[in-house]
Amino acid sequence: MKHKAKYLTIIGGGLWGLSLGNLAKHNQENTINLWSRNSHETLELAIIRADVIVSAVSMKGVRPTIEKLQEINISETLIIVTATKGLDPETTHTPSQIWQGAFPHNPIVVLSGPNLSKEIQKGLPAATVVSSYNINAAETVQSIFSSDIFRVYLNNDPIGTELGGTLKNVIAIAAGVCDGLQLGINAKSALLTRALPEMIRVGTELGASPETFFGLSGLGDLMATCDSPLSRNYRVGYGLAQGQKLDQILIELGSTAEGVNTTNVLIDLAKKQKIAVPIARQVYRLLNGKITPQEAVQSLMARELKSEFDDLDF
Ligand SMILES: NC(=O)C1=CN([C@@H]2O[C@H](COP(=O)(O)OP(=O)(O)OC[C@H]3O[C@@H](n4cnc5c(N)ncnc54)[C@H](O)[C@@H]3O)[C@@H](O)[C@H]2O)C=CC1
Ligand SMILES: O=C(CO)COP(=O)(O)O
Repeated sequence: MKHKAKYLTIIGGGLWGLSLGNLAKHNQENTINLWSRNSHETLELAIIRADVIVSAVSMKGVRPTIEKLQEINISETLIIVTATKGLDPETTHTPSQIWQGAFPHNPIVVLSGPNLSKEIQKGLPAATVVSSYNINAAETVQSIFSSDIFRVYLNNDPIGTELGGTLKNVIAIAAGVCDGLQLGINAKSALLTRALPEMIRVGTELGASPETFFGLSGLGDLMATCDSPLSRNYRVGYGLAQGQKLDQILIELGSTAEGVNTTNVLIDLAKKQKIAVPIARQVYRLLNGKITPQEAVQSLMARELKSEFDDLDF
């Protein structure tokens, strides 16, 4: 595919914003501008020449960022990429739904995949997914980020793509607990395999295609995040299993572990829409100090016996 030079503004100067900026620089025709809320430049000036903006802020930064952009008269051709993995506590909406609601005429593209930023920063090879209802916009973003170290796939299920990345953070906390308690590979395999239908149940209820969860943004990100101490969500679970307090773990992390907020929002959503989320429920009880890590394991093991594929209707 012929790449046309693009002007890109990345919003968010955290770990992921910086990594995405470096990835886009591999294609030397791109002009990259990085903006964060601490920048001296105004946001208006930072996006004045942009063809594409990438929001790489954490969930709590999504609405404030949108509000800032709404004060600016942005062009309807500006492509908005969202790279946030979270759920909105007020509405339970995904970031792309919030962006689309705020800018109904702009193309919205989700970027999500197994992309631990520390590995990306080292220049190790990785792959990701860009997903949109607007395939031209997704192709533009694909060509911006593709390089010899970053392989970018297209997809047309943005909700499924971002929910894979969002829901696996809850499971990564459980995986950290599993490893922290040294429960073994059998237990870890059982946990992750049973997590996938749980993620698919939530996803399909929210309008995602089940097959998206078997791709890079679902199963791929589940494997990366649940098996690496580089994952902050995994480290939350690991720390809890070591008897550390949640507040202390979060202070020591010093950056965002979205799974904590996502678990709370997910349980709210699951209650309202009557979706069975047994693993997320135990993570919720653990994060909220209602049970110990050992009790969470016992609760999962003591669940009613059932057929393996009872709860999947595809
Ligand atoms: N670090 C990683 O490996 C990856 C992270 N992500 C996702 O990207 C998002 C950002 O993650 P990181 O950069 O790693 O987190 P971080 O903690 O390093 O940075 C958070 C960013 O959000 C911004 N932010 C936070 N609250 C804000 C507010 N109220 N208003 C405006 N901006 C605000 C901060 O200024 C900062 O730029 C998260 O949703 C994360 O799940 C996705 C893929 C990989
Ligand atoms: O989403 C990620 C990897 O794909 C990053 O995981 P953590 O947010 O748990 O560090």
